[in-house]
Amino acid sequence: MSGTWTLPDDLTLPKLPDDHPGAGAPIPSHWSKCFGCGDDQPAGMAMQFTFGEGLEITGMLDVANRYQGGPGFIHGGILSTAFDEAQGMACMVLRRPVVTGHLQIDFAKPIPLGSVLELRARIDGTVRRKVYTSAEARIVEGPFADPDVVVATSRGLFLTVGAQHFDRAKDFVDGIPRSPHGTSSV
Ligand SMILES: CCCCCCCCCC(=O)SCCNC(=O)CCNC(=O)[C@H](O)C(C)(C)COP(=O)(O)OP(=O)(O)OC[C@H]1O[C@@H](n2cnc3c(N)ncnc32)[C@H](O)[C@@H]1OP(=O)(O)O
Repeated sequence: MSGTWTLPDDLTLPKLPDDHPGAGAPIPSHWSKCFGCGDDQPAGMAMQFTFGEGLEITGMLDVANRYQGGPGFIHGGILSTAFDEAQGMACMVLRRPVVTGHLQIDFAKPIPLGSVLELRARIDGTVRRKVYTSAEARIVEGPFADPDVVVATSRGLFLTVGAQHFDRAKDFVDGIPRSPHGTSSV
């Protein structure tokens, strides 16, 4: 079953920045302590990202045993987090911080522990501060691996925000952001 998701008629596709590094280039973590992509977050998911063609990016997630929900399978919240991170990272080309406003996931197939998931995410278009994104996940290694089968899909609305969004939490930050609002690559 798929959720309802309607793209507005007045969508604009953003241009890639002139210094976009091109398909295959790694995308650095936006914040080292991020649960999704941080390289200094031992409790986190340590997702790895690369730029793809155009506005698409690819994220990889090792489905570790600690991500278990039902016996043997990934927890739905972990998969939702992976999509949130991937679709947020797809917004990196805007060179502005974004936060998730709305995310909806279609859990199409069960995903066993030990899988390697590939998530492809992209910006579908923007309207003012609203950034419409979508993504799909496939199991590319491990049990049930089949790169032709989409095991989950996601649609997400992100909003560009200013530094004041993060300033409100400056007294609670765990770690030292490399930029004032922790989005160190934007
Ligand atoms: C590039 C860096 C890479 C980053 C990767 C990070 C990945 C992880 C991302 C996250 O998980 S962020 C954490 C989860 N999200 C949050 O904590 C956000 C909490 N919510 C908020 O702070 C505010 O609700 C939000 C900033 C999202 C929106 O508040 P605003 O006051 O800025 O929005 P405003 O009310 O001015 O609405 C602007 C437009 O967005 C629309 N909008 C806002 N929230 C919406 C919503 N939830 N659903 C649908 N539409 C929404 C709103 O209708 C309006 O549309 P129009 O321009 O057409 O008038």
